[in-house]
Parts: sequence; C-alpha cells; structure tokens
Amino acid sequence: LTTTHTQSKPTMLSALRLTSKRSFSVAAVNPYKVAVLGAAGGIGQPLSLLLKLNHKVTDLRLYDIKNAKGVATDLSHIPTNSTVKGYTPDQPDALRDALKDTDVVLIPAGVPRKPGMTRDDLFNINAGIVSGLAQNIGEFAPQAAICVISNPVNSTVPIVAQELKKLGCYNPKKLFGVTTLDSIRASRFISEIKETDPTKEAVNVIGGHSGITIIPILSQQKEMPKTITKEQKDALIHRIQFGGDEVVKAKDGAGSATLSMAFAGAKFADAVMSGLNNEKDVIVSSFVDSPIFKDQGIDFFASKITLGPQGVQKIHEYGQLSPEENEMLEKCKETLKKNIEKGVNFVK
Ligand SMILES: NC(=O)c1ccc[n+]([C@@H]2O[C@H](COP(=O)([O-])OP(=O)(O)OC[C@H]3O[C@@H](n4cnc5c(N)ncnc54)[C@H](O)[C@@H]3O)[C@@H](O)[C@H]2O)c1
Ligand SMILES: O=C(O)C[C@H](O)C(=O)O
Repeated sequence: LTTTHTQSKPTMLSALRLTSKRSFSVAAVNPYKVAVLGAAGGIGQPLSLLLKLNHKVTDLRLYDIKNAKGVATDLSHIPTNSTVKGYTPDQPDALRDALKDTDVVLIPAGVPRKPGMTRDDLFNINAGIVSGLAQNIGEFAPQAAICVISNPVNSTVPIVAQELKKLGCYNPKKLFGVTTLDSIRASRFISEIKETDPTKEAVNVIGGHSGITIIPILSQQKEMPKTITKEQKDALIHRIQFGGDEVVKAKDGAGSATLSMAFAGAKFADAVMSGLNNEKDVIVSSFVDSPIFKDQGIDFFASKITLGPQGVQKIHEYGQLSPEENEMLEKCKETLKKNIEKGVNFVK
C-alpha cells in the first residue's frame, strides 16, 4: 500500500508463524514498548491484537477506563514475543505505569460517530479525553511517538501539540494524526475500478481526515483506465472522502470503522517502529506539523512523510495537482484552518 521499505523485513504476519521457533529469531530489530490508550474499545481491541502479533513489539501496555485488564489477559495467552499488561484508573498511577518509557503511544480513546453526525460533532467529548491523555503523555512519556486516532483528527492532533507545548516537551517530529485509513481505502477503491491487486495500488492522499479535507490526488495516478468517465472519477473521489460515512451508515448506530481502522493503525505503528529502527525509505502519509502551508496559518497538513529514528525525517511536497484538485485544496485549507484553530483554542 503506501508504506514502502527498501530493506526486506519480516511483516506483521510473520509473527503468525507461531509454531516455528524461527519467528522469535527473525527480528533484527530493537524491541519496542507500545501503549494503546482506549485499548478496550472497538478499535482498541483488534489494534491491540495486531500489535500482539507484531514481533517488533516486546512490551504492550493496554490502558482504558474499563476492561483493559480483561483484554490484556486474553491477549497475553498468545505465544508471541511480547508481554501484555492492562491498566485501568482504579489502580494507583495506572497511566504513569502504562506510559513510562514507551516508544510508541496510540490513542483510539473517545466516542465514535453515529449516523447523521460529523466528526466535528465528537469534538466536545473527545477534545477533553485527548487533552487529558496528552497531559499524561507529556508528563510520563515525553519521548514517545504519539499516534492520534481519536476524532476529529484535524483538531485532536493540534490539541495534543498544544498540551505538550504547555508542558515544554512538544516534539513536532513525534506527533502523528493517523490518516492511514484514507490511504488504504483509496488503494482498495481504486483497485476495484482498475481491476488490479489493491496491495499494489497507492494513492497520494493529502490534507486532513474528514470529508472535503481528504484529497486523493488521482491526477498523479499512472495507468488509470482510458474508459473512466468524469462521473466515475468524481464518485471515486467522493467514496474515498466519505468512506467513513459508508461504514457509519452500515453499522446503523453501532459505531464507525473499527476493524479496517485497527489494520490501518497497526500498519502505521509498524511503520513508525521501522523508522525508529533506522530502516530505509519508510514512507507513509500522516497529518503532521508541516511547513507546507504554515505561511497561511495552517500548522498541520497530511502528506507523505519519511519516518526515521527521530520520527518524521522528511515531509514530502505533494506534487503537481490538476485545476480541479487545486480547487479542492483551497476548500480543504479553509476547513482545515478552522479545525486546527478550534483544537488550539480548546487548550488555550
Ligand atoms: N483516525 C481514523 O481514521 C479513525 C477511524 C475510525 C475511528 N476513529 C475514531 O477513534 C475513536 C474510537 O473509536 P472506537 O470505535 O474504538 O470507539 P469505542 O467507543 O468502541 O472505544 C473507545 C474506547 O475509549 C475508551 N475511553 C474513553 N475515555 C477514555 C479515557 N479518558 N482514557 C482511556 N480510554 C478511554 C472507552 O472506554 C472505549 O473503550 C473515535 O473517536 C472514532 O471517531 C478514527
Ligand atoms: O468516519 C468516522 O467517524 C471514523 C473514521 O474517521 C473513518 O474515517 O472511518
């Protein structure tokens, strides 16, 4: 999909070869301590399972306001090379113990959408949850790479940045809004039109993570079918932008994307650890503190980035856009600016 690594390395699935003793010795990687905050939720549980299967993770900490210990005990019976421990607020210093010395922290804590809601409608509840967790990360794990899943990502990422700035430990290279779900949807949906292998398809998706702020740059696609009509192309763009709504509608009140998001979150975390491990050319898309539109007051923007031992190593230019895509970008920037300001003002 959009992650590329030149170095051949075992994938997450290699950890599934549980019967082979080799699966414990393949890893020429450093051991990583990973915390999931919101680990007992719809995303948290499958995400934690996928992290348990990732040989790069040796110490997995699961924090939630409820049921984290149950999920951790369940996962702890899987014979992969990590320990798993659950933490809930009834234990003294639970968050401190969950976060201490971690390399990567993933945040899927917060409420999901119901039909008819926008991601921004989640702001009132999730902003408070994310800012509280960010304060604890700043205090107990200021070194960690922080991957924010909780919506609205366009605002929750600025909230985390602002909280860390207040604590004097903001590292822009280690804060990520997870937009991988947009990338994997784009790969999947375009492959359905091109009749190709979705694992070989990559679309450059930029902007943010909500509706019109998600911009798939289809003009950069080579080998689009000559027969594709403008209507089909517009429908594809719309489906990538509103893929989240498709799931919310289908789940009919029971939440939003959890399983595809867990896959996306695990894939992103794997890439972050590959970067920390100094693997070459680890390229993913993410919503990060970016110079691209800073001069226009937009401090965060999603584009391709290269990950390295210190986190973000390079932020890629988004490349050439068609006139239609330029128009989409202008609209994206207006919304993004407001979403970012809303997050920043919440903390101020
Ligand atoms: N970035 C993306 O692409 C993407 C994709 C899907 C969902 N999401 C977002 O992820 C979030 C979680 O979705 P879900 O379906 O897993 O929801 P969920 O309700 O199933 O799970 C959320 C979990 O967070 C926990 N939680 C609440 N407050 C907490 C706190 N202060 N500390 C720790 N844990 C806390 C809850 O107990 C629950 O277990 C939502 O905001 C959703 O919109 C983002
Ligand atoms: O759509 C949502 O609310 C969840 C998530 O952001 C998604 O894109 O699926």
